[in-house]
Formats: sequence, structure tokens, C-alpha cells
Amino acid sequence: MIIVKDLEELKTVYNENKVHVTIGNFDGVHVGHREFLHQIKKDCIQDHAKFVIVTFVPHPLKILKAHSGFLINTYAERRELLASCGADYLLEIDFTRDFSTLTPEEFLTKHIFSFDGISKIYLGHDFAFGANKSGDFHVAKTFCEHKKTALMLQQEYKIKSSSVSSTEVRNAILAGDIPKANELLGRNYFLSGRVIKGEGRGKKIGYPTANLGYDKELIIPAKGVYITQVKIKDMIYNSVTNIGVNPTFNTGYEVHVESHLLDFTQDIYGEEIRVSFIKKLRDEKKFPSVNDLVEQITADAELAREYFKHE
Ligand SMILES: Cc1cc2nc3c(=O)[nH]c(=O)nc-3n(C[C@H](O)[C@H](O)[C@H](O)COP(=O)(O)O)c2cc1C
Ligand SMILES: Nc1ncnc2c1ncn2[C@@H]1O[C@H](COP(=O)(O)OP(=O)(O)O)[C@@H](O)[C@H]1O
Repeated sequence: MIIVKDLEELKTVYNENKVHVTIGNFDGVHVGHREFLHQIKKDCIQDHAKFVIVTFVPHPLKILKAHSGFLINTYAERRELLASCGADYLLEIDFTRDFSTLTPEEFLTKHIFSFDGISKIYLGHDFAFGANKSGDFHVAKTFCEHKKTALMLQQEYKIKSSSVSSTEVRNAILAGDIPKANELLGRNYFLSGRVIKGEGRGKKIGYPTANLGYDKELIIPAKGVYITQVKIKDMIYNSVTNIGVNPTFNTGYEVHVESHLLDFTQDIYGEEIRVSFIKKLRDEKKFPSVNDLVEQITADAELAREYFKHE
């Protein structure tokens, strides 16, 4: 998948009327997104067309509502997930305040039809674009008819008659309901980052933990202890992960994500890891003594081992 800053860049490589385009935020690249993208990919194969996804960086909510700490994936992870859906090109538009004031027609003219070889445009069932989200399917339809470009509307994808959306995924993550998040994502929810130094307490209490240096733009699951798997390079290790502020030690308000890998003794400081979440075991607690905490971590690790035995 090639990343472009302007669809104009396609002119040099492609001038036939064989480019299918879709536009969206695709945060999380959940099962609804993937169903939609697979349909487009199928059409592209059948029509011998290139598959172009148009998206925005940063996410519009960051600029329009000053939200932060809500993304399901980093932009780099989104690239990886979209590439795995078969996109040939990804246009990442800089989403600025100025950009947000474009009318739907200005947006389509400047950013989509800057390349005039587009054969089809696909819009998600709830996608709205342009200043104040005034552009919907009907606005786009009128514009595309004028350009003699086909416009396709995606039907809403549902799981057991309930909707699938990035908001639903975020709510499940915030609630620590990992099975629900995983069902909506159609894959295991994960957090990635480098292993950073902590307080060096883990080894002393017999449970070293790899502390994750995660992107602060990301949404973080509810505080608590989770059964997880940690991927380092191409190896996957079973693990237990604590998310929280380590209240037993009164370490402040910063939320740590730290994984103890089962049957593992290597030094992995500085390594890039991916923590995939399976289910929550319990809430984080303030223990009366370190011994009580260690006893509880031992029980958590035992539950995780039991879980993996039956997997
Ligand atoms: C499975 C697991 C469960 C944990 N549960 C709690 C908990 O309930 N309360 C708490 O204060 N700390 C909990 N911890 C966090 C420990 O306090 C933390 O790993 C320890 O302070 C080491 O911190 P460090 O990596 O900064 O050295 C847990 C850690 C693990 C691995
Ligand atoms: N089983 C294990 N799980 C996690 N980290 C381990 C394990 N064994 C060794 N380590 C190493 O120990 C480090 C964590 O030790 P710890 O005492 O908790 O220090 P810190 O507070 O700096 O995280 C990890 O970053 C990793 O390099």
C-alpha cells in the first residue's frame, strides 16, 4: 500500500478510468469497516481497478471537539490494518481547522477529483463530510452524476441486529468488556508500544512486568487485570496485564499498562511489543501489604495459565 498526500500523485501512475475510492476515518478498522472494504476489494479485482482509501490525520474529533485519548489504533496501526484489507493507495489528508470549513463540493473538487480517473466512489452508510457534516450521500450523488462517476452506498453491517461502530468499540474498551470489543473488531483488541523502564519493583516482588510506552492519543481499557498475549518480533507469549495506578504503592495518577509474561525471563527493555487483550479478570485493588498483592498476582497468573490450557 502506497501512502499519498494528494490524489494528484496518481496521475503519474494511472490515467485510466479504473480507480475505486472510499472515504472514512476507519478508526479501529472494525468488522463493519472490513466487511465494507472487502466488498470494494472484490469489485476492484473484478473491474481491474486500483483501490484507494481516503482518510484523515489527525482524526477530525481531535480538531473539531478537542478530544484526545479516544483512538482505538494509532495512525501507523491503521495503515497496517488498511493495507491488510487490500488497499493499493492510502491518501492521508491533513485535517486542519481550515480543511474543516470546506463545503462538500469544495472537498470533492480539491481532494477527490484532483485526479480525474475515478471510476467509483463508495460511502459508508453513516458517512457525512464537509463543513458541519453537511455533505451526505445525496449531496455526493448530485456531484458524482455531474462528474459521470458512480456512487455506491454501503448498507449498515450488523452483528446479531446490533450496530457496529467505532463508538461501540470505544465503549466496550472503556468498560473493560474485551470479549465485546473483540467481537466488534473481529480480531483481538491490542495496544502496541516500546517497553519502558518502571520503578524496578516488579523483579523485587517476583513478578517483573514489561511497562508499555503507549501513545497518549489512544483509548485505554478500564483499570484492572487482564488475560493477554504479548507479541515480541514474531513470538507470542501468554501473559497477565495490569492496567492502573498501582494503588498499593501510591504511585500517583498516571495509568500504567504492564504485562507479566508467563515462563519468561528475558530482558526486553526497548523492544516493540503488542499486547492483545482476551478478557478481564478483576478490578485493580489497593492491598494492605505487598505480600497480599503478590498472593493475588500469583492467583491471577494461575487463572491465565488455566485459561490457556483450555485454548
Ligand atoms: C497480574 C498483575 C496484577 C496486578 N494487580 C495489582 C493490583 O490489584 N493493585 C496494585 O496496586 N498493583 C497491581 N499490580 C501492579 C504491581 O503493583 C506492579 O507490577 C509493581 O508495582 C511493579 O511496578 P514497576 O513495573 O513500576 O516496577 C499488578 C501487576 C500484575 C502483573
Ligand atoms: N516474565 C517477564 N515478564 C515481563 N518482563 C520481564 C519478564 N522477565 C524479565 N523481564 C524483564 O524485566 C523488566 C521488568 O522488570 P521490573 O522489575 O518490573 O522493572 P520495571 O519497573 O522497570 O518495569 C521487563 O521490562 C523485562 O525487560
